[in-house]
Amino acid sequence: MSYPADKPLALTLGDPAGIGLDITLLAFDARRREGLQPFVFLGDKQLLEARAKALGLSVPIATVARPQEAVEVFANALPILPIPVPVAVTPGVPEAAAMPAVTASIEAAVEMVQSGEARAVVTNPISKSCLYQAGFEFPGHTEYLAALAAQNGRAPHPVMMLASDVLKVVPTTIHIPLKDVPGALTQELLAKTIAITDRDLRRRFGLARPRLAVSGLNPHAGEDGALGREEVETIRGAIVAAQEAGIDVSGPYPADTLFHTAARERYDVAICMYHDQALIPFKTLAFEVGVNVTLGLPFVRTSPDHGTAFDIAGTGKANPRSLIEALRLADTMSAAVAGDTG
Ligand SMILES: NC(=O)C1=CN([C@@H]2O[C@H](COP(=O)(O)OP(=O)(O)OC[C@H]3O[C@@H](n4cnc5c(N)ncnc54)[C@H](O)[C@@H]3O)[C@@H](O)[C@H]2O)C=CC1
Ligand SMILES: NCC(=O)COP(=O)(O)O
Repeated sequence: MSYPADKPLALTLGDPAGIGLDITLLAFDARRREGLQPFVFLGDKQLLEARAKALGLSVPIATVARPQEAVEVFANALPILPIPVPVAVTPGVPEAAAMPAVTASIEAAVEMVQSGEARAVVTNPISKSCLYQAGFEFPGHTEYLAALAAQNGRAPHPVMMLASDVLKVVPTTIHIPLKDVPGALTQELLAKTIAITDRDLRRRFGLARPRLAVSGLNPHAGEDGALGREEVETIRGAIVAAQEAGIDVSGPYPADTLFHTAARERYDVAICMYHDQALIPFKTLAFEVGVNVTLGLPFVRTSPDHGTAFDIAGTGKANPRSLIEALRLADTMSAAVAGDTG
C-alpha cells in the first residue's frame, strides 16, 4: 500500500500508564480498514511492545531515524521515534518519574511540525494531576502547545474546541476552578475566542460562514440581569462587537436549552462559558467519536476527547475510536491548511 501524504502525523506518548499505548496499537492495527494516513509514535519501544504483549496483539514496531521514514514503513510496521521512559511503568499506575518523557514527546512533536517534517500533532492523553505533581506549569496541552508555538516571546491565544458531527463546543474558560470563572470571563477573552473560532472554522473546517451560538453563564442567561449580571455586562458586548465585525454570532442563550436536537440545527458551534457547560453535553452526545482540537495555533493539533482511563489501561477494554477520529481530523485539517492561501 502507498500513501498520498509525504509526511507523517506526529503522535505523542501521553501518560505511559494510561490507555494511550493501547489505543495507539489498536489504531495502527486498524489502519487499513480505517484508511488512516501514516503516523509516527514518539515514545518508548519497550513499553509499547510490553503493552502489545499484555493485550495479546501482534504488532510489528519499527524504529525510524527520521519522520520521513515513517511513511515508508507504515504499511508494514508501527513507526516509532524513540523517546525513552527511564522508569518501569505498570498500566494504571501513574509514575511522576515518567513525566519528563511525556513532555519531551510533546515538545518533539511540535518541533517536527514546526520544521515541516510532520503534518500535524496528535496527542495521547496526559494525566494533569501527575504532571502538576512533577512541576508542570500549564493547565493542559492546550496552553502548553501555545507556549511552545510562541514567536518573539509572544504565544498565540489557544482555543479548545471539542468536535463531532453532531456537536461542536468551545469552552471560553478552560481548566480553572468554577469559582474563578466569573472573574476570568472578560469581554476581551470572549471576543478573542469568538474571532479565533470563526476564523479557524472557515480556514480549517471549510465552513464559508460559520454560525456561532453563545451561551449565557447564569440560569436562563441571567433573566435580563435579575439572575446575574455577566450576560448584560460582558457577554452581550462581545457578541455585538463580533456581529459588527461581520461574524454570524448570536446569543447569549440559556445553556439548558442550547443542546437539544432542534437547537443544535441552528448553529455550527456553541461558545460556552466554562469547561463542564461545554463538555457535559458534548461527551453525553459524542464521547466515543469526539475529538479535541486546539484552534488558534500556527499548526494543527488534535487529540482524543477522553483522558488516560487508568482504570482500564492494559486490559483490552480501551476503544480506539476517538483516537482514530483524531488522526483522521488531523489529516483533513492539515490538508486544508496546506491549501490555505488566505
Ligand atoms: N487530552 C487529554 O490529555 C485529556 C486528559 N485527561 C486526563 O485524564 C485523567 C483521567 O480523567 P477522567 O476524568 O477519569 O476521564 P477518562 O476519560 O480518562 O475516563 C472516564 C471514564 O471513561 C472510560 N474511558 C475513557 N476513555 C475510554 C476509551 N477510549 N475506551 C473505553 N473507555 C474509556 C474510563 O475507563 C473511565 O471509566 C485526568 O488526569 C485528566 O486530566 C482528561 C481528558 C483529556
Ligand atoms: N477536558 C479536556 C482536557 O482535559 C484536554 O485538555 P488539553 O490537555 O487538551 O488541554
